[in-house]
Amino acid sequence: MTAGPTFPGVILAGGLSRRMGENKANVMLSNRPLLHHIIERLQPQVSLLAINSNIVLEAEGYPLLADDLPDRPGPLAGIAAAMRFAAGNACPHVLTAPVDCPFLPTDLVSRLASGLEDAETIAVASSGGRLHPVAALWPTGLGETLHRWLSEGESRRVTDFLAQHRVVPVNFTPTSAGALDPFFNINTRDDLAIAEAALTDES
Ligand SMILES: Nc1nc2c(ncn2[C@@H]2O[C@H](COP(=O)(O)OP(=O)(O)OP(=O)(O)O)[C@@H](O)[C@H]2O)c(=O)[nH]1
Ligand SMILES: [Mg+2]
Repeated sequence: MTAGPTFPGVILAGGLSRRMGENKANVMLSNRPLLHHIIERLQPQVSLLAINSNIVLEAEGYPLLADDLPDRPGPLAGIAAAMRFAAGNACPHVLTAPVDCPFLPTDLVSRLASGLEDAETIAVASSGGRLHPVAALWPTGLGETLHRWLSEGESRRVTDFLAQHRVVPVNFTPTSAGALDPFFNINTRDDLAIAEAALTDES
């Protein structure tokens, strides 16, 4: 018998999607909401899956986690919600990934896990020489520290929080020549058109 996935995962969909002009989770890509693409990528890789969102959305039966900090302080609020979820399920690390990355690697979690050196390490995805700080495996034990960091008004930038902790970047590159970066993310209608074209080329 092989062991199943070890880590829970939380899809970060708590932003305002201002550049898109409508909730990115619900935007249609290849005739399906973006959220479905991410669920399909992550579900086989995690032990439990939840969705961080601050508006009621069709969560496909997955637990829906709202920020417990006001004023939409950014992705760190969703990461704090993910840590709370993992703590409630007695899981020592938790994966986060953004809802707007439909081409996430199918081995995202296992490769990030190979970067964990100990219980305090944050394993963060990188590609093309860039860090993707919201695609990461986080120690659940940082939950209170992060909550305090945000409630005391420290920087909202994920990279500023990372700078305070032990971070291991895990490098991913496109799987085939000419393929989009696996962390290509959709912020605008133009990005959506690029993703649509990439899916059309694949099929
Ligand atoms: N929980 C939570 N998540 C957020 C917040 N702001 C952004 N995010 C998430 O962080 C990730 C990266 O954010 P962006 O790509 O800027 O998405 P966004 O903020 O919804 O879009 P814009 O309004 O166009 O910046 C996405 O998965 C967002 O859903 C927030 O205030 N709370
Ligand atoms: Mg934003």
